[in-house]
Amino acid sequence: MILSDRDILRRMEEGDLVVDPVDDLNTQLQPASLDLRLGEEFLEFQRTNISCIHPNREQEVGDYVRETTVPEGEEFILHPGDFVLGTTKERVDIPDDLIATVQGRSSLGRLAVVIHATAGIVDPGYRGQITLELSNLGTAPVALSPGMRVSQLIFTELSSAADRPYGVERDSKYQGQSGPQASRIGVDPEFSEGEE
Ligand SMILES: Nc1ccn([C@H]2C[C@H](O)[C@@H](COP(=O)(O)OP(=O)(O)OP(=O)(O)O)O2)c(=O)n1
Repeated sequence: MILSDRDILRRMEEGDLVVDPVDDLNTQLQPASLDLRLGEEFLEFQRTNISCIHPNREQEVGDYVRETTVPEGEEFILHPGDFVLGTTKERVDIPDDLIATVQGRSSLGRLAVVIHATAGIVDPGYRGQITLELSNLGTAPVALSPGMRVSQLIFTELSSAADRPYGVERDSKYQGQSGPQASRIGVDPEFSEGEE
């Protein structure tokens, strides 16, 4: 069942669902979701002379990105065709009996700005900021301002609490992330097996 505004608030007041900081609940809380704001850090993909990303080589993926900080009050210009990683300003702590999905806001979608290219699941047990996959599918550059509401989290109650929540007994490679985190797919067991 998807949590309503009332239930989101109740779970936050009870303290097991954490979204922090929420500076203006009246603005951020929606009928069945909570709006999240854009943080100040971005990872831009470098157009280097590396011709191809090999997901199984972790270091190589890291080599592709450059971190930029844009303080609140300034703008990050997202150019047509660009793909950058951003972060939510808020960090979340998802209890074991909830799953959250990240969605872009319709108002930004109407400007051709997509907030998550593929990944939208925030697992039960996940703690940290959320990495946003920002792209501009339109034809005009769009100015994004850190602090603006760009995405929303929808919380769904599980049929029972997860036995193995994110961060427990598994390779939870994004647990506790702060700021945008580049892909760490190279540490997946199927890639590391057989390595010297
Ligand atoms: N847009 C998103 C989506 C998810 N996450 C965080 C919360 C998730 O709990 C965690 C892992 O997400 P996925 O399970 O989609 O990613 P992977 O399967 O690649 O990672 P893992 O192997 O760690 O499960 O990353 C995030 O920061 N930004």
